[in-house]
Parts: sequence; C-alpha cells; structure tokens
Amino acid sequence: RPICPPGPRKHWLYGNLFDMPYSVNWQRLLDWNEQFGDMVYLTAFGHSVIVLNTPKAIKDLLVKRARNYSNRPHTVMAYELFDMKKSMVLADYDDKYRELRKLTQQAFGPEASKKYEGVQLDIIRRFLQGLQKDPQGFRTHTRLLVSRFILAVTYGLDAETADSEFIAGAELTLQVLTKATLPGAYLVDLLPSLRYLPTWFPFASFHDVGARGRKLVYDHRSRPFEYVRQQMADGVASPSFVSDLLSDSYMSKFQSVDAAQWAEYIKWAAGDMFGAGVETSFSTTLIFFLAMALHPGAQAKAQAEIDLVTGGHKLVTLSDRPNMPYFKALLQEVARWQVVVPTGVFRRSDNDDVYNGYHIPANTIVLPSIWALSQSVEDPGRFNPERFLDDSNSPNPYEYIYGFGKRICPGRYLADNFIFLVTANILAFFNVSQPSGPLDDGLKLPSNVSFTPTMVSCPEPFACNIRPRTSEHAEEIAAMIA
Ligand code: HEM
Repeated sequence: RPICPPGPRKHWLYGNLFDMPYSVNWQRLLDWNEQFGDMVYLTAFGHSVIVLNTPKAIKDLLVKRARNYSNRPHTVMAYELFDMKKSMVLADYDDKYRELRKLTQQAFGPEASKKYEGVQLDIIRRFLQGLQKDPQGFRTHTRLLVSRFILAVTYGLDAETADSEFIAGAELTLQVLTKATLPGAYLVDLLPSLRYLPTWFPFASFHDVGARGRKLVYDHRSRPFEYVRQQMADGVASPSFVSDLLSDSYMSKFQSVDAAQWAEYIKWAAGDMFGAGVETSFSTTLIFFLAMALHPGAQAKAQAEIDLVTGGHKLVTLSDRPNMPYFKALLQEVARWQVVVPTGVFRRSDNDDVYNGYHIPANTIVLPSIWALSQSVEDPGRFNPERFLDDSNSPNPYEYIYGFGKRICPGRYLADNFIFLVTANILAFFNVSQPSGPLDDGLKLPSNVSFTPTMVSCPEPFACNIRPRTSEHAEEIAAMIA
C-alpha cells in the first residue's frame, strides 16, 4: 500500500495537532513548500490534512478528479449543530447542489452581473462621500460599502433598509459562523464522539453554542428572504439573486423539487452570500488602500490613465474598463501581492485515492495553497503591476484567487466588477498616501501591517491619508448625492 505524502515530523501522542494550518502561519507555509514540494501531509487524532502547493497538484486533484474532491469538511459545530449542511458553501456535492449551483452561476454570471452596475455605483457614491467627510474612518466606510453591496445584489435592499434592519444581524451571524466553520475550533470537532454526550453533561456546553448558533442562522436567513417575498408580492422588488431565482423562469428550470422546497434552497444559498462576499471584498478593498499608500508611483500612473479615459471628472464605469490596461495590471498585482483567501476554502476527499504514488486517505481535509501560487513569480514580495502588462509573463491571479473546479467562487464576476468600480473611483477622486502625523492608538503604519491568520485574511488596522485630489474633485464628490 502506498505511503502518505511527506510532512513535518509527528509527535508520538498528538501527531501534527499543533502544525495544523487552521490559522495561517506564512513562514511555516513557505518552509513546507520548500521542504516538501507539491503536497504536505499532516495528521492528528485520526484527522488528516493535505496542503497542495502547486498549480499542477491543485488542477490534477480539484479539477480533474473533481468527483472526489468537491465536498467540504463536515464540522460538527457548523455542519451539524448549526444545520449549515443546508447552505451552499458547506453542502455536499450532490444533485441538489449541482442544480442550485448551475442556476446561481446564471444569476451571477458575467452578463447578469452587469445589471447591478447602477446600484453598485449608487453605493459607491455614498462611500466616496463618507471618505470625504471622515477619511480616518475609511475602514468603517469600507465595511458599510461591502455590506450594502452584498445585501443589494442578494436581496435588492436599498442602502437605508440594509443599514437600518439587516446589516447588524448579518454581521453577528457571520462572526459566529466564522468560528464554527473552522475545523478544530471546538473540542467537539476534534473528538466528534463528544456530540453524543447528553446536554446536561459537564463539558457539553457546545450543545448550547450549537442551539444558539442554529437559531441565529435561521433568523438571519429568514428575515431578509421573507422581506423580498413580500416585496415581490407587492410588485416592488428590485432585481436580485433572490427575486431572480424565485421568478417563474428560474423556478421552471429546477427539476427535482417542488416550489416550497426550492424556496428553502434559495433562502439558504442567499444567506451564504454575506459570509462569502463581505469579508473577501472588504479585505481586497483594504489591501488596495494599503498598496496605494505604499506605492505612490503606481497610483500616479493609474490616475493618469483614468484621467485620460474619463476626462478626469466623472465616475468611472464598466464601459471605461477596456481602455485601462495599466489599471487592469495594477488590480491583478493587488490580487496577487496579498491574496485574501491564502489557504483556499477547505475541501474534503470522499474516497481513498492515490496521487503521484502517494496515498490520500478518504476524509482528508484538502487545502489548495492559493498563497503558494501567488508567490510563484519573480521577486514575489515586490509590488510590481508591470509584471502583468505582458500577459504571458506571470500566471494570471484571477485563475487562482477565486478557487478551483466545481466549487469555484460563483460571485467572482460580481466581485470583479465591484472591486474595479470601487478602486478606480477611489483613485479618480482621491489621493491615498502614508499618514503624516502621529498615529491613533491601535493603528499601524502601512509599511508595518500584518495580516490576520484567518481563512479570509485581512490587513490589521492601519492609518493612511485619504484626500480629494483637488478642490474641484472635492466639490464633485459633495455634489454626487444631494
Ligand atoms: C474578492 C472577492 C472574492 C474572493 C477572493 C472570493 C474567493 C472565493 C474562494 C477562494 C472560494 C472557494 C472556492 C473553492 O472551494 O475552490 C469562494 C467560494 C464562494 N464564494 Fe467567493 N470570493 C469573493 C467574493 C464573493 C462574492 C462577492 C460572493 C457573493 C456575492 C461570493 C460567493 C461565494 C460562494 C457562495 C462560495 C461558495 C461556493 C461553493 O461552495 O459552491 N464570493 N470564494
């Protein structure tokens, strides 16, 4: 029988428990990559994890052998106790998932995504005004921006409704879910047999956490969904993921279940979008601010290009995009320079497998190291948009930052348009630079920022100066919304 792939030395009692890459240790990932190559294998208490470090290994397993590697890990807390097996992000790769996923890809596909440009620009105008009034609060404004964006495309909520009723609840659910989906965050996930302990048993407090989490998830998936249903019944619903998928043209495409069941699937899929879309888009926008504060030369080049294309005094729109090759390269470099989902979203192998002569046991957690791919260019630490000006030079980050194969991010076209519109309009109207005065408590200099070691990795709080480019720009921003 073939042996498992190589990996760090195992302790006689707890194996690789403390090596498990559930939080991102950049240096360790780099060392493993150099030491073990394509695949790194870790094991503890009967759980195994494989980190895939090369495009070839990722493609061979996650794409070519998709049938075996398209499920997610079943954590006791999130998957079972919170009932997240109903969600799209954690659902098993079965017929129901495939059908729902196909329709989601249509609803958020390249063509369909364009219809959200108007609502995205509305939200961006408010964001630019927020930045002008309170530039130091750029992190808070960015969070509000991306939350409004996701609630607008998922449920068609306008900014006022989203702010007043739904964002706080969605944020709270996201916090609780983020912890629960991390394999091993709760003892019950390391020792799943604990879940059979009765609720009154000491150490069984995870039952309470599970029951509270389940209620929270159910509430915050139902409320915005029911709101849209009511709006549809009243004939006033804006276009959105939910109103599209509940419409007759989509309903008729879904073969295997009745209307009530279909509505339940859509409710759960819609509830996933906040968790999947907010943190990723938030982090990407912050990384953009960081890159611009640190690289004034790249910023000036991008602004010169924007001015040439738009005349310098109007909102950048998607139609401007084909004429902005430098900005395209700059966004590719932002995406590569600091990837936001460094270890991918975990997968699970269904059956035993053999790859390159190595045994991969069934139920292994599989991590495609998006970070390793981002580092496989010349001088990876250097922020250098020029590397993407000649398309053939470096692998295109959009081929890995959104994941792989059957579970590749279905929000990628929406996210891509949105990130373009947000970042191009920041530079159209503002200069971003290093802070000049003393720093507020808890803030770092852009040159000194570290990134959270979480599945979606985000820059820690940092300071930067954000000022309208000229007094004319300042007036234009102020006039964007009366
Ligand atoms: C810059 C922004 C984004 C990045 C970098 C990103 C990245 C990713 C990655 C790496 C995955 C895992 C794919 C895999 O398993 O191979 C994923 C999954 C997913 N993303 Fe995104 N994403 C972004 C924005 C969004 C947005 C805006 C939405 C929704 C509107 C979204 C919805 C989803 C969903 C639902 C999944 C789960 C798909 C499944 O399991 O079938 N993402 N994303």
